[in-house]
Amino acid sequence: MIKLENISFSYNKKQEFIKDLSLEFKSGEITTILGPNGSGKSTLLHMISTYLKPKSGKIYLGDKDLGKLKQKEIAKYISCVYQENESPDDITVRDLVAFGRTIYPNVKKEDKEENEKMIDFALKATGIDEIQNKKVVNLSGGQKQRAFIAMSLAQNTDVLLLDEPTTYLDIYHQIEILEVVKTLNEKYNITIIMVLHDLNQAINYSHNIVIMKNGKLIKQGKSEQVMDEGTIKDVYNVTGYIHKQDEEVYFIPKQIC
Ligand SMILES: Nc1ncnc2c1ncn2[C@@H]1O[C@H](COP(=O)(O)OP(=O)(O)OP(=O)(O)O)[C@@H](O)[C@H]1O
Repeated sequence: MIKLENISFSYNKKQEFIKDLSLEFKSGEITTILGPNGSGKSTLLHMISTYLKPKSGKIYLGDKDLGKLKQKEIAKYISCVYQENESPDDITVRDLVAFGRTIYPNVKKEDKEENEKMIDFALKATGIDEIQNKKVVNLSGGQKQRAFIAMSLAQNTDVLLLDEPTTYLDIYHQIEILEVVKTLNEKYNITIIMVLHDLNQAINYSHNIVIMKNGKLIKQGKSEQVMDEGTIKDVYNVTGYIHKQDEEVYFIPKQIC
């Protein structure tokens, strides 16, 4: 479990953006963070990855206080795919994925074998083993996103953070990424915390949803508990209908308020 305890955070001294936020993310589940632009979704994710440090409060992974661990130690537990992913121009997919192993030893023969095994696993699990010798610059958006997820997977962490993993992708490739995410969770028991903008994809692919606005937690729970017309209107200023069919829930937007 990841637990945020009384977290406060500010980008500038004058104004506190996140105040006294407490929140839990269950292990083995997919949690999606929703909220309008600027609501603090990425900020929250960056604090969990420890890229950003809270001004006060603590973040625990199980019983470990993340604020007390070294970066190299944290990288064994939590990996992150950011919104903007950059790689050296000339690198192949396999070499990119191998970056996920830089925190592990690579001197002894057994270390090298373990590293290669994990790289093979990550390439297969994300369905890109056949393009492993291609240059990353020549990949399509969907392939590139899978390559970066594979790099995080090679890091072999229990927790994977994904910041808008479907951005810039067409609907086919969005679903393809979300199916990879689902497989990583179901087959390999990886705890996923991701940021999405599509409400229906969040409903379909998450065990839990966290809704943020203006740096505040608005709601958290299963989609059927938190995704109602009133909440969506309050948070996004959009009216619409919740449609329920055969235990499936959809939000159909109507108009802005
Ligand atoms: N590096 C920064 N310096 C100053 N302010 C920042 C910085 N990064 C983000 N902010 C501000 O903090 C607030 C929250 O930003 P954040 O990126 O966490 O929101 P978000 O919900 O992820 O937004 P989006 O959906 O647009 O990606 C915004 O007002 C943003 O302008």
